[in-house]
Amino acid sequence: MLIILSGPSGVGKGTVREELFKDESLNLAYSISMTTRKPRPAEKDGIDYFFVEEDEFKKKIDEDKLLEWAQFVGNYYGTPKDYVDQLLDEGKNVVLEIEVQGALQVMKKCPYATTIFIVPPSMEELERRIRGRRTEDEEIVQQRLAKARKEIATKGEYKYVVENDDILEAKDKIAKIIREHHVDQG
Ligand SMILES: Nc1nc2c(ncn2[C@@H]2O[C@H](COP(=O)(O)OP(=O)(O)O)[C@@H](O)[C@H]2O)c(=O)[nH]1
Ligand SMILES: Nc1ncnc2c1ncn2[C@@H]1O[C@H](COP(=O)(O)OP(=O)(O)O)[C@@H](O)[C@H]1O
Repeated sequence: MLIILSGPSGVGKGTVREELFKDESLNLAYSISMTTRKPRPAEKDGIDYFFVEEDEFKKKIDEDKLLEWAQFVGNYYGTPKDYVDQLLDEGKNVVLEIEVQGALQVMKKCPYATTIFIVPPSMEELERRIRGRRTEDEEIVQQRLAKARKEIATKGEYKYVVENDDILEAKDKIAKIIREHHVDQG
């Protein structure tokens, strides 16, 4: 089963996901995306993302190897199709942590997907988190915050909206959604 996790940059998607993956009973697998963004200091190729150059990314688009793809603040991001299919064949609940344009593409192709949008308690808190992470320079932070406002405006497209105020509470809410839709049925 497919689970789409979206939300603005810095809202805590990665942090909440890490908590979710500690719960083995959820039977989750993470779909590793491909991106042209440069790796952050702690990120590893093949774990956080497959980091590629733009020409390689465009080749994947041409070869129809991506389930979805989008441009986000100057970089390309996409979901390799084969890997997702392999994980689904293994019976996993596959988590796509992707932005809104990509999520809309997957919703069309897979209307049964469980779609979750994570919102911050406030825009001020979102700004604190994105700055606190210290991974982007000022210009990019500004662009990501502007993007965040537009993204939050699309939250109605998702089946569930979960606020990430307390990390563990957000994790519990999402785990409950997944359990109700996937684990208990199967
Ligand atoms: N459409 C799409 N978006 C992705 C993919 N992988 C990551 N993203 C999204 O791209 C945006 C930027 O990701 P990133 O640069 O890692 O920043 P972060 O979300 O602040 O950690 C986030 O909204 C991610 O969820 C993908 O394969 N496809
Ligand atoms: N509930 C929370 N309360 C306070 N800080 C949080 C919370 N969730 C995440 N953070 C912090 O916010 C920053 C951005 O989180 P991250 O998981 O990288 O976001 P995303 O993956 O959505 O871009 C990180 O420094 C993280 O530790």
